[in-house]
Amino acid sequence: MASSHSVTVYWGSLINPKTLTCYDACPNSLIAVSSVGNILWTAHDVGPSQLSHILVQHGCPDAHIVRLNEGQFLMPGFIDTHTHAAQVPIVGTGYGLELLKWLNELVFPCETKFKDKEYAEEVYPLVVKRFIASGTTTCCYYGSLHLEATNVLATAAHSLGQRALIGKCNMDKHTPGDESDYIECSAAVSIEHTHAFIHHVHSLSPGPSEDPKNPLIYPILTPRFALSCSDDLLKRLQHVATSHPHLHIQTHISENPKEVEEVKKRFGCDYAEVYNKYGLLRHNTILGHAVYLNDKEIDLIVEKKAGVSHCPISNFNLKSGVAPIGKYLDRGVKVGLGTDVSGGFSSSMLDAMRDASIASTVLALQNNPSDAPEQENKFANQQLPIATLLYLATLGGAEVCALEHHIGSLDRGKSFDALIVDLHHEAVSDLKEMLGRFIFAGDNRNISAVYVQGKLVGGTSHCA
Ligand SMILES: Nc1nc2[nH]cnc2c(=O)[nH]1
Ligand SMILES: [Zn+2]
Repeated sequence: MASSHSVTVYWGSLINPKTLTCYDACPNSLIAVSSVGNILWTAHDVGPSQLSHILVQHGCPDAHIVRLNEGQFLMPGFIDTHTHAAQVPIVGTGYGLELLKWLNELVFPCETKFKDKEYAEEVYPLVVKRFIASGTTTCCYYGSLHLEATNVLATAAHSLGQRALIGKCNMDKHTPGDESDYIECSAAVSIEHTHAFIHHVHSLSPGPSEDPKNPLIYPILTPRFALSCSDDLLKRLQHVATSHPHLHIQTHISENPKEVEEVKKRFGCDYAEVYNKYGLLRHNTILGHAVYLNDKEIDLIVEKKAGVSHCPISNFNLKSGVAPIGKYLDRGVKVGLGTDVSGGFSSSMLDAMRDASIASTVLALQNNPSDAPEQENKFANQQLPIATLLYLATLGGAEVCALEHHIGSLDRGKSFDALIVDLHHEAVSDLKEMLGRFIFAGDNRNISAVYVQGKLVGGTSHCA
């Protein structure tokens, strides 16, 4: 048992996701957190008269108590399953462009600047702080193709205390229409730098958990997308993936009709099949976007237990399309949310939740009455309920990252990756209504504390 004074007990309202359709909303909960940031036990419906008895029962009468105020609640931190740290400098620009033109005209020139390590040292700590301030406790970042700069990103996330999956882009082939020199000089160098990056991440300490099995920073294999990888590179990536079964993988899939057409032209098969052929579809693969998957691809993704990162802000902004997320959920695909900066113009998962709601509403409005939901068709062409939006932003994201045993909800045995949300004077008496208010009308100012592995790393109450 942890020594009594090393335990912190949070006491107040709790929002905790359970399933795609259900979450707990408990007004008087206790969450006990160990000195290394793990949740030791929880209790619910605890009134002031019962507190000391419960603490004694759990062997920690002197625990440090953090009492939440009225208008505040605890919830798990957000898990952003897809975003680009190297594109924050152009966030909000490029309105009106579509994917391939946007990549060539804006994104590649922006990422090229990370060739300069000093530039990376200036930009990346600000990027990580920006995502932490949005309540993102775990973030899946794409860096640029540069080894040194991506090392800087990993070090920044580690020292600022954010949990992160970080990848150096693998890309040795021009995308259609691109003639810049923003590609790696060979497949061999791309892989050599990938190994060096993985080594750098493994040289960082595990962080507050002190447990190498529950580290703060994970390396993630990051073939940018099929079109920017030569066949040789894809084969070498397959070799890396096969020899490291625990290594996460992230990439883009079926985001834009022209991109899908180019993939078909080059590889002669479905997009998902390209990744499967090279051993890149598995339980710890994160597939960004997935707007245009066909039924065969959906089956393949379910079979391989890969996850989809739904990026609705970006899918609207780049006019990519509306991903049929309800249909994927009905078919058993694991789904999380991604901000996809700078395809998306916001680093806030609250915005991703709102746009996920709008995307589902668009499909619901177009719904042909003859497609009326059948019993096994719970989500397709329906507006996603609040419980589902919450799940996608937290526990669903954890499943997509294959980290659901550690994060995603505030349950015993998991890491205390949590937010204290403060609605101030806008609080209402019903906790479920408070959650709705936060999702649809809240912003960073309502995020009073951000904890990762028990450590306060951000929020309005945190002085950096
Ligand atoms: N949205 C988005 N799609 C991509 N496909 C390949 N690279 C990118 C990128 O940086 N952003
Ligand atoms: Zn992306």
